[in-house]
Amino acid sequence: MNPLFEMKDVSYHYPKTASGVRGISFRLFPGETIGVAGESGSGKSTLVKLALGLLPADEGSITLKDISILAAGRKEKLRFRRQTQAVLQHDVRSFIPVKNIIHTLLEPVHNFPERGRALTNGNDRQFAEEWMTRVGLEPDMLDRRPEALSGGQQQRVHIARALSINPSFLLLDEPTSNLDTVSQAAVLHLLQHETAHPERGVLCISHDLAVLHQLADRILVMKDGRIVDDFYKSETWNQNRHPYTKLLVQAGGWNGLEDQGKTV
Ligand SMILES: Nc1ncnc2c1ncn2[C@@H]1O[C@H](COP(=O)(O)OP(=O)(O)OP(=O)(O)O)[C@@H](O)[C@H]1O
Repeated sequence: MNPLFEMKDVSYHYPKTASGVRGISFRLFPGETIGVAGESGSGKSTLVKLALGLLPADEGSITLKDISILAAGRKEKLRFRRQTQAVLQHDVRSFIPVKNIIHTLLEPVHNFPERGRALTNGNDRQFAEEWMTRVGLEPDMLDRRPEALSGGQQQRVHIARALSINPSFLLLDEPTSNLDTVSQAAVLHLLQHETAHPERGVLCISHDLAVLHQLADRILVMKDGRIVDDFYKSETWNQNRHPYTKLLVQAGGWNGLEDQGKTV
């Protein structure tokens, strides 16, 4: 099977700093969810921005199917955007303050009208209401301005918006960071369902191992801009894990290890 998305030897340095990422390589296959863990500043968000083509890599290659993100022209970028959705951390840009929530929610289906019409069956309002309900929001919030929603409610609108267009490639950067415990459980349940799509590849960034344990098949661990560990969740836990992974696990959140009788 060909990978859906691939990064090969990718490096990026923020100008005039020693910060960034180095030597990033991994392949994401259809139906797979890769989780990226790591402490604050380890390079997780930089990796997401590179994957989206929002930062230009200094070296290496980044591909979605047959599209080279670094060499993509206008048409190829459009093809990339048609297949890709992201829920980014603190993503306030996608809300336009003077537009109601329904405008934001329906933006992807309006940006790609042919696909959008097939998904909404021409009934935009009903489609938007269904998505609000799926992410646990009241449909009448569609007629509010973004400022009339809490941070957690806005986060759920972002999630609904990203999923509504049925993307092949989904990027989630701390998707549950603004949510209280009850909402987090509900959104994780929804994401678990949505990430199980056989043709979809998902890259999910989180500092919270419990979130990754629930969503991901495979985990990459980042430290100081590099991938220092890479393992499948289903792999038997072993002592070969990188010392930093062990530290992360000891810090908590890796549900199930205890059940397996494993120690770190
Ligand atoms: N615009 C920028 N200019 C310069 N350095 C940056 C910039 N953005 C991030 N960095 C640096 O690059 C490194 C990686 O940052 P990044 O935001 O990718 O980390 P992260 O793992 O996502 O952190 P967090 O979990 O806190 O969001 C850090 O050292 C950070 O200070």
